[in-house]
Amino acid sequence: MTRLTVSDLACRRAGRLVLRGVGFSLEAGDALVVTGRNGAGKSTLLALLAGVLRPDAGTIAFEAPGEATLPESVHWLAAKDGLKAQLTARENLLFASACLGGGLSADAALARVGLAAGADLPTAYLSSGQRRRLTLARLLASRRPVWLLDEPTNALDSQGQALLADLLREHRADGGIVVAATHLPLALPEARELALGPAATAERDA
Ligand SMILES: Nc1ncnc2c1ncn2[C@@H]1O[C@H](COP(=O)(O)OP(=O)(O)OP(=O)(O)O)[C@@H](O)[C@H]1O
Repeated sequence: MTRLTVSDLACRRAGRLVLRGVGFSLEAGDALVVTGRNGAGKSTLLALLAGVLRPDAGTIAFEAPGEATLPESVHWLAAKDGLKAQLTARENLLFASACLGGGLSADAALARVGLAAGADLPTAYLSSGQRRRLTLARLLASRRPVWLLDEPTNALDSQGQALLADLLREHRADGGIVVAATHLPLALPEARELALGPAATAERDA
């Protein structure tokens, strides 16, 4: 069974308490929508789950079949998309597969997100919505059970948002977990919500 359990997490950034007392538990097929105003700590929480930041307090526990750790099991679609502008769309996916482990073939992933015709274009030539679709293709080209998504609807047209909803549904049906930070409504049926508050303000008031 895949299970992600976060307990009483706290994190300071530049000496300021950004997160405090954050906890949740997710199992295979679950989704969590993380909301909160600008600066509330949504991206910080995703970075903690991705293992690139360390919490100042609390624990992050991950259980999954096999030996993989949480950082080895996440795919983090961060605010910066990390695409290489000089590489083609296909080359970006091949690079991601090599680094993160393979899923769909690059061409199958591009076709799934409606980018087959742009496979050989340098990524610098893609529109912002096409770049976002390419990051969705990257999710498919590197099979990882925990998706950490930062504002995943950014730049997507209505068809792109429907595509995202399909991909999220399929990932969950396949036993995946989704943690998505967003300001906009997301098509994630039966998702739980974590509303992050102003921890630093609360700390000052305490
Ligand atoms: N690299 C950093 N060093 C120091 N402080 C940082 C760093 N990155 C973010 N912060 C601070 O951490 C706080 C939380 O930022 P974070 O990006 O997690 O918020 P967010 O909820 O994702 O915001 P938004 O909705 O604007 O994307 C902010 O006050 C921000 O200034």
